[in-house]
Amino acid sequence: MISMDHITLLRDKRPILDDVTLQIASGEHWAILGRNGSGKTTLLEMMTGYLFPTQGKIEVLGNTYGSCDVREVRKQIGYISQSLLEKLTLSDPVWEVVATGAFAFLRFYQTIPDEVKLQAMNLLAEMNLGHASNNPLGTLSQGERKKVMLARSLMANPRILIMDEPCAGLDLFEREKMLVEIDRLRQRDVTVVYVTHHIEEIVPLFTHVALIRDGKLEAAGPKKEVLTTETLLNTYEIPVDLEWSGDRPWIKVRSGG
Ligand SMILES: Nc1ncnc2c1ncn2[C@@H]1O[C@H](COP(=O)(O)OP(=O)(O)OP(=O)(O)O)[C@@H](O)[C@H]1O
Repeated sequence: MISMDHITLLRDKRPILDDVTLQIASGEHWAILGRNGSGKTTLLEMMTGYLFPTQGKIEVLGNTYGSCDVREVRKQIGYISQSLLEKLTLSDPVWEVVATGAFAFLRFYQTIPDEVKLQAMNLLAEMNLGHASNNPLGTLSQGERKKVMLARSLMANPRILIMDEPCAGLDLFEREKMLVEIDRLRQRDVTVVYVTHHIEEIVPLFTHVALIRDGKLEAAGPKKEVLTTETLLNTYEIPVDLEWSGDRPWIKVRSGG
């Protein structure tokens, strides 16, 4: 699905990504973790073709970036980020915000086909937001808005869904509700790539983890092989204990750490 082969990105001669090789296969779901500024968002922007590497080759869904129409590839990729949320119009009805996800634009300036409206309403109902579908987006809680973004991204039936910290800023209740929806993505034929700062957000859906440190991959592979006290110490420079519960990893910072 996604192949990154010896990717380096230099900015002002500084490597932001440094010789990163990552293969994401169909049926895998990846969580990407690393400290602030380690290069996670940059990696996502390379996957979506918004940034090109200084060196290396990126192939997404069989297309090699640099010799394909990136806009065509992007139609098969859903991308959820805080900056997208900020571009949505708070006065638009929720169902309409979701419906625009079927097309490559942010607002409708023409009549919305009935079947598109129905698909949006169904997705909202699935996420327990049916009651809010006619309300303006701005009346929803932060957690509900994130769910709306998720529903919106699913309208185009993407083959790859990329999420940049979708649970940032949510309280425990709203985060767990959002994680239920993320975990339910297993019912769809979509490959998920998910950036987070919180290890416990690696819900059972996720099969693989990549840890990134200063633009380099510290470790990448099946989650239980990659998430160890040693790799986490190397990535975060904080000694932690790791425990699996409910097929989710939980960490405790060691006292004195
Ligand atoms: N437009 C830019 N110009 C110069 N440097 C940039 C630019 N965008 C990002 N960087 C730098 O690239 C590095 C990686 O940034 P990136 O946003 O990918 O990190 P991140 O791991 O997503 O961080 P965070 O967890 O804080 O969101 C940082 O040092 C950042 O300052």
